[in-house]
Amino acid sequence: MKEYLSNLTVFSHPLIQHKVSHLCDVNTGSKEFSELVKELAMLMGYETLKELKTKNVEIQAPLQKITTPVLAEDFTIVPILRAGLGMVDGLRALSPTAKVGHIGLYRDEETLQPQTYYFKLPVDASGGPIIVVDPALATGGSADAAIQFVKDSGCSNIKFMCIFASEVGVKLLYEKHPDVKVYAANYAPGPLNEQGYIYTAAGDAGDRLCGTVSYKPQKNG
Ligand SMILES: O=P(O)(O)OC[C@H]1O[C@H](OP(=O)(O)OP(=O)(O)O)[C@H](O)[C@@H]1O
Ligand SMILES: O=c1cc[nH]c(=O)[nH]1
Ligand SMILES: [Mg+2]
Repeated sequence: MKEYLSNLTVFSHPLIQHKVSHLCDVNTGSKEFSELVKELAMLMGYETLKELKTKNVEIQAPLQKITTPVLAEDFTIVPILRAGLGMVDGLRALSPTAKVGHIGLYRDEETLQPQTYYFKLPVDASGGPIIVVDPALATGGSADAAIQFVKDSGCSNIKFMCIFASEVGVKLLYEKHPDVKVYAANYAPGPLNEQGYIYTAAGDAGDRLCGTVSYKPQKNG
């Protein structure tokens, strides 16, 4: 196995695969696209967060007192704008006390380099895991820059969760951030297209979420 794949978890659950297929369909409109992204974030988040620490507390149950686990730490969700915003509510549904930071980045269409326009983390973000989220990991430039911002602000327990992960992006993140585990719903081996898009994925996730572009159905694939 290629070493850089050792940091990657791809969720093979049929519900996740089904929703990914609908995301990829050019006929899926903006509202449904955004619902699918939210649902996928929740389903993936459940597994991604399985190492959250718990502590035992005593509570009064109807029949007797019991000692039972509750969360000992919360997590911080850090979406990469714009598209990552679509994943926030799905994760917040898992823990209403999760905090949210923001990283404003867009990929320059010519150079494919990330351009930063905003960065804000909650002051106490370093207390629990940070999940940086974005539907697409293509060249990996945006995720690399976002993770570096989070590290530079003093956080170390970082995970990256995306829906579509390319081989190029997974390799880059492994080289730049070997400590960061990557969780994805779909993995695309091989190169990107000339514009840096994942051939088999959903096109520009941010545009499809925001309804800022329309994809015409292709007649012959
Ligand atoms: O791995 P990379 O090659 O950096 O590409 C992935 C980035 O591109 C997309 O965002 P985009 O720049 O289109 O911004 P948007 O979310 O505002 O549309 C996507 O949501 C990622 O942030
Ligand atoms: O495949 C890609 C590449 C960049 N941005 C996306 O949303 N998808
Ligand atoms: Mg975009």
